[in-house]
Amino acid sequence: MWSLRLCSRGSRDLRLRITTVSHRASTTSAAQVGEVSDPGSTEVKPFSQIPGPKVLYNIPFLGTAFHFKPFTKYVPDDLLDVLSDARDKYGDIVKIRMGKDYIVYEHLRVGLDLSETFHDRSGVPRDLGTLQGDEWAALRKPSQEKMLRPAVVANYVPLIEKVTNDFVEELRKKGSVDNLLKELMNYTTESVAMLCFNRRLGTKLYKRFEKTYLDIYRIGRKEISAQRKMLEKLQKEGKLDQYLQDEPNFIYSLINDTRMTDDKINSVIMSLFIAGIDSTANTIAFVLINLALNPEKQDRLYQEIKETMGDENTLTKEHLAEMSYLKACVKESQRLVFPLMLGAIRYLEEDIVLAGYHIPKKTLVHPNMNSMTMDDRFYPRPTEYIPERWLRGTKDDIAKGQDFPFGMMPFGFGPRGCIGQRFAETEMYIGVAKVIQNFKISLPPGVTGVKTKHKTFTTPAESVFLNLTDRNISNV
Ligand code: HEM
Repeated sequence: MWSLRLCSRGSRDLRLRITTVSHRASTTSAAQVGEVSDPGSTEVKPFSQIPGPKVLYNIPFLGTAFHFKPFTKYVPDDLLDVLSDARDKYGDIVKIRMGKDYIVYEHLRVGLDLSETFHDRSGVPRDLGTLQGDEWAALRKPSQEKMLRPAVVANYVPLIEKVTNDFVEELRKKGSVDNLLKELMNYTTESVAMLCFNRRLGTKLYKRFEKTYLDIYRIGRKEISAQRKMLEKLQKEGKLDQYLQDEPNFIYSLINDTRMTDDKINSVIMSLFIAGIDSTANTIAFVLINLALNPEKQDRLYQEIKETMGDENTLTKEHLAEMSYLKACVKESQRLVFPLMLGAIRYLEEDIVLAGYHIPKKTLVHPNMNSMTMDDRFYPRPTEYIPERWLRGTKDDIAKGQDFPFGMMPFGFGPRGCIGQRFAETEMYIGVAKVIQNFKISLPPGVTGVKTKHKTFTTPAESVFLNLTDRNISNV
């Protein structure tokens, strides 16, 4: 497998040379994939020899347009199809030169450019997701020390459990849902509010981007100062250190960190809040859809839940640790419906050799995860939902993907990887487990699949109706 010696998004050079690496190149030269190259070496093929669309397609500005309507059947949202065709035509590593075409760049980084414009216009400080270099590191380090600690995330299990119980009761009242994603957005908003603000919000934040962002910014400021007061009270009473030790709490430990000002904390909190809603809601939606489409897998998961929890209704971190099929169900759904349009994407900070080709620094490299996770060389029967392929005990060919950890990176990779991964996983495990514990779920008769569309996150193309058959379990 190619190995990523790619660095964090350090530079904002707008040279739009995109190298799409669909999967491990089948023909590697003597130079190892991912090695830092010696551009003069005869073993390494030059950048110019990387296959890709030629002649007209290389004309700056205009060349990009030739990939889309009216020249092809594709619109810019179909970028993944363009990349997939390019892979079929040119192979595992494809170079698509786009010149300085900002339109296409916007489609690649919609979220980023939109929020960059927002920060420029409003003067609101940049956040974790949009900062670069030292400024990014100054925010990321203190937050990561807290957020990626298993003890901190485990501490949120009872809180997420409570949010999930309310969600399940809401579902029970309704009997079915006609817009699964909308329900899940409320659920993930409430869950992430527990992490960010230490309390439930009870509001639906479906407003326009700028208004929402500004609201969150103000909420953040207000909540942080309220939390700071709480913390000062604990400190006065001499209880703070013990409290932080017994019940590691994300927001309190940030406030307590002398490297973090209120503005910095707010900036982190906003990134988490914004990044943590759509991502998780869409991913849970597809897990539930895949389980509804595959009743025998749903039954196996239900059996695991019953065996692990017995008569208990409260889901604990100990239960979660035992539920390997649950985790396999979530992971397999992320493979089958890769959650992001693009995934980890990096500007190179130094020259490297990738799949035997020299790639100069400042090239934008995009490992095309959407294509990798559907590659039958790594995932046999790729179009089927088979959670068993991720179970440790599975020995046959179907489990081949376990040997390629870099083939499946829904949370990205390295220092710039998703800071919310542990929280998101915990939230998804609890959400899915409690829904399946309480309901047998199905799609309307005759529905054999759900079309997807790609925004920043992969999302159902239309509202999803979900039938809920109550298993009559009390959650009290
Ligand atoms: C299933 C849900 C999620 C998926 C698939 C996901 C995926 C990702 C990916 C692929 C990245 C970029 C990683 C890279 O470039 O290597 C990222 C970054 C990020 N994610 Fe997530 N994420 C999810 C949930 C969350 C949650 C729940 C939070 C917050 C609580 C969160 C906060 C962030 C932040 C702040 C960044 C930017 C980090 C930085 O630039 O330093 N994500 N996420």
